[in-house]
Amino acid sequence: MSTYDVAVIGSGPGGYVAAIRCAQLGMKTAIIEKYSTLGGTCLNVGCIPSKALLDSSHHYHDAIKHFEEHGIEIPGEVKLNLEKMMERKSSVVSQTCDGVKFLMDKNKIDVYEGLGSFKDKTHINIEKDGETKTIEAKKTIIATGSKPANLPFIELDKERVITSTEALTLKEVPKHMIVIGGGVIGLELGQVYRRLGAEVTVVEFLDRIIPTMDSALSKELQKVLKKQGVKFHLSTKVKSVERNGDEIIIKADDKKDKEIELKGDYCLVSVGRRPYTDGLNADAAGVELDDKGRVKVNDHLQTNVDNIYAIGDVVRGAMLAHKAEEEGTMVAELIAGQKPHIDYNLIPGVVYTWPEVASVGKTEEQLKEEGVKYKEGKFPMRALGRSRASGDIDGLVKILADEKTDEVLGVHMIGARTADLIAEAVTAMEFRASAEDISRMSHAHPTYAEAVKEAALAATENRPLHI
Ligand SMILES: Cc1cc2nc3c(=O)[nH]c(=O)nc-3n(C[C@H](O)[C@H](O)[C@H](O)COP(=O)(O)OP(=O)(O)OC[C@H]3O[C@@H](n4cnc5c(N)ncnc54)[C@H](O)[C@@H]3O)c2cc1C
Ligand SMILES: NC(=O)c1ccc[n+]([C@@H]2O[C@H](COP(=O)([O-])OP(=O)(O)OC[C@H]3O[C@@H](n4cnc5c(N)ncnc54)[C@H](O)[C@@H]3O)[C@@H](O)[C@H]2O)c1
Repeated sequence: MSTYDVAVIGSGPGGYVAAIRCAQLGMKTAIIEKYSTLGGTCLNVGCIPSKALLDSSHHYHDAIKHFEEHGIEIPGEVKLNLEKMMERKSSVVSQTCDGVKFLMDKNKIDVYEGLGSFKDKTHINIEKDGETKTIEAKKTIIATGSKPANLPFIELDKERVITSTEALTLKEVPKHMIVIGGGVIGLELGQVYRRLGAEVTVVEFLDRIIPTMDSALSKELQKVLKKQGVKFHLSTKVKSVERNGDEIIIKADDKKDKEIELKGDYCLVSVGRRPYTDGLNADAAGVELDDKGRVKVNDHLQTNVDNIYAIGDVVRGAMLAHKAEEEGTMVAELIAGQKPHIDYNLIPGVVYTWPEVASVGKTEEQLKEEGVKYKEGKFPMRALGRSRASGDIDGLVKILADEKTDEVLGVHMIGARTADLIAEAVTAMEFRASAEDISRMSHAHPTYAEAVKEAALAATENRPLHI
């Protein structure tokens, strides 16, 4: 039987990064993955394929809607080849997954394909095609991720009533896609199909889309998506989803408790994800789960069993690839005797619609709830030369700073390339910058980043320059 210092169960961004860091720190490491490709949800059916489709559909949308205003004329009709778009997405996915395999080999990590389940706290069975291998591990890191959640009354037939996984491989553009859940997945994939020509209707239970982000971003994103033709039913509670042939009929109660009926040909259910521990046999190791089915961990990501840790989507906190990666690194370093730390307040959140939405730190709603006195600086993207040059005039940057000390407490932005711009805010907050610090840094002109400087000027002394 092979023996390891560390075994990692699950090869998503949490698991594979944990394995690399363990190997870098000199530990003999194994990684167990039930699928034949490495990379988990993120690389196979999450971050990477969704971004590939967002990028391709953006090009298509630009070609049919915006090329002409730039003086680019295409003789004849611009045609969509969905099959080719999907093929490109698949090849991006396989290149990225192969990259993880390369990294495992480079770091001399043993890769086991098969379902990993605890035999006891130091032994893991790996089952594939009816055969079982057992390995011994002094420490184990559970990184088994998450699966799409569903509503109890919805039957996911995975053909027309679908989750994000199927939405990434459709063979036709829906005529009318009804999206249940106005969160990240619903809006990113809703925008993909809207750009490709589908009618898209989003039904959201709460009174705003992307409800965990600052409400200024919810408002602006909804305004922009509406302009792009996406329809919204907020404060609306779905009661039933029925399929009749190729038609999907959805009944819901609107905010006045009046029943509405929506008809479409596809329904994307995007109401969150649930932790995934099926088949793990956590009981055999004595590992406890919490009331939401997540593996229970302490501040050191250690479970109630001292040699077993858990990270990523399967534990509490935001379900984000970079959060899982940070946790993977942290656990590896803890096992190696170091004292790493994660500041969860500084994990940014991004929605890759266009305009992109990005956020770090506290929202205005959170500061109000916590009774923190703050000041606010806002700057609209439309006032930037860079935005006018590219035509990306929607959006804003909003900086929230402590009323007395001027320390930046939260940065919320929507606009072109804010997914990348948010890194400046994370850096500033990591070093506990004040809004004035940001406002005194030189930002290249013309860039979208100038909106960050201007919002900081607005927060510090209410003196933005270009508005
Ligand atoms: C459509 C979509 C788009 C997304 N886009 C983004 C994005 O842009 N940015 C972002 O930060 N996040 C994004 N996410 C979320 C991101 O994918 C997850 O937060 C991330 O994958 C979590 O990583 P993880 O390592 O915890 O788990 P996962 O990536 O879910 O990996 C877990 C792995 O464990 C394997 N596994 C499970 N049980 C066992 C077992 N018993 N034995 C062996 N293997 C097992 C699974 O097969 C899987 O490969 C997206 C998610 C979706 C669905
Ligand atoms: N860009 C990214 O980082 C990215 C992209 C995709 C997914 N993800 C991650 O994947 C996870 C799952 O994404 P998601 O969009 O499914 O979840 P989400 O939590 O982002 O959004 C779910 C939405 O569904 C709504 N909802 C819940 N129950 C409902 C009901 N009965 N009727 C109508 N609406 C309902 C919620 O209010 C919420 O707005 C998220 O945690 C997210 O972090 C991240």
